[in-house]
Amino acid sequence: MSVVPFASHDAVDPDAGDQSDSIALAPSEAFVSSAAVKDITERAMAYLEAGYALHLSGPPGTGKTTLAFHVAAQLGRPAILIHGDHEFGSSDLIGRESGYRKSRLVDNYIPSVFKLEEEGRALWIDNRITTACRLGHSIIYDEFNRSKPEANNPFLSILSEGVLNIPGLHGRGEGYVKVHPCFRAIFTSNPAEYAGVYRAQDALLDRMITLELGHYDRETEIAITASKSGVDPQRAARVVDVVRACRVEGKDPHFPTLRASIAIARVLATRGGEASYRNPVFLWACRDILSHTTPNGKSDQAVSPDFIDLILRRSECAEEDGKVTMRSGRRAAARAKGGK
Ligand SMILES: Nc1ncnc2c1ncn2[C@@H]1O[C@H](COP(=O)(O)OP(=O)(O)OP(=O)(O)O)[C@@H](O)[C@H]1O
Repeated sequence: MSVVPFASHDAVDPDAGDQSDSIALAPSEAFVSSAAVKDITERAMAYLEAGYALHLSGPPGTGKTTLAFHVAAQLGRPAILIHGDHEFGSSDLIGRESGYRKSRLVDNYIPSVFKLEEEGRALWIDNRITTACRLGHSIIYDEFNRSKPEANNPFLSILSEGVLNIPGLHGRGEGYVKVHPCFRAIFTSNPAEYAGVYRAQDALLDRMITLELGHYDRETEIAITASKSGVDPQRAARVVDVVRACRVEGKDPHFPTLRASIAIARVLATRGGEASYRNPVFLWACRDILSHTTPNGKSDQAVSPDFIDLILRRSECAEEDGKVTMRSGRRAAARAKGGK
C-alpha cells in the first residue's frame, strides 16, 4: 500500500492493481488548514462519522479534491481513489469474471476402475468498490458525474441498505456483500461543468449529504498560493487580489481559479521579481494565465489582456495611494505627537 501526501495527489496511479489501489493518506507540508478549511472539515467529518456519504460539490479549483483527501485522511482508513469516466460500467467498479479455472481429477488406483472428475469455474476479480466494501476502506470518487448514471447504480444499495449486490457472484453464495461498518464514500462533482458530465441520479444524491463549496476567502487563498508556490505572503496577496478582481469583474464568476494564482506565483518564484505592473515577468504571466474565453465557447473573452492590464494598473495605483495615505498618516501622527 502506497502513502500519498494529499495536497499532491497527482502521484496516485489509478491503473495500479486491485489490492495496491488502496493508499494511506498523509498530510503534505503544503496543505493549508485555515479557519475556513477547518470549518468545512468539521462539518464533513460530522456527516461521515454519522454514517453518511459525503458529496463535495463546487466549481473548478475550489479545493474539492484536496478536501476529499484531507477528510479521508482524518477517517484514518486506507482510501481508494476512483476518477469518474464515461466509459465506466458497473463491472469496472464492482468486478468481473476474468479467466477460467479448470481442475481435473483422474483416479486409476484400481486398474480396472477409471474415475474422472472435471470441474470448471469462472474466476472472479473484485474491483475497487467491492474491495472497499469488504475491507472497510474509504472511497474517494472524484468527479463521479463523469461516469454514466447507470454505472453508479451499485452505490444505491451500498448507501441505503449497506449491501453490495454482485449479480456475477449469485449462485456461488457470494452474491451479496455486507458492507463493512468502516466503509465511507466521499464524492466530488462540479455542477458548473458543461462537457463530458451526466446529471447525477436524484436517488443517489438523496443518499448523500452535499456540501456546496465556493471559492475560499481571501486569506485562505493567499495562504494556499504562498504555500504551493513558495513566494512570500505579500507577493501572494498581490497575485490573489488581481485574480479575485478578474473573477469578480470578468464575465465568468468561476474563473480564474485558485490554480491561476498558484501558477502566476510559481512563475514569480522561479523568475523572481515583484508582483508589480512594472515587472514584465508578472505582466506577461498574468496576461497569459488569466486571459481565457467564456466556457460556452463563445468568442468574446471573459478576461481579455486589456482587461487584465486595467486591473493590474488599478491595483498598482490603489497600492501607491495606500502607501501615500499611510506615509501621510504616519507624518500627521508624528506631527501630532511632536505637538506641531
Ligand atoms: N487546503 C489546501 N491546502 C493546500 N493546497 C490546496 C488546498 N486546497 C486546494 N489546494 C490547491 O488548490 C488547487 C485546486 O484544488 P483542487 O484540485 O482540490 O480543486 P478542485 O475543486 O478539485 O478542482 P477541479 O474541480 O478542477 O478538479 C490545487 O493545486 C490544490 O493543491
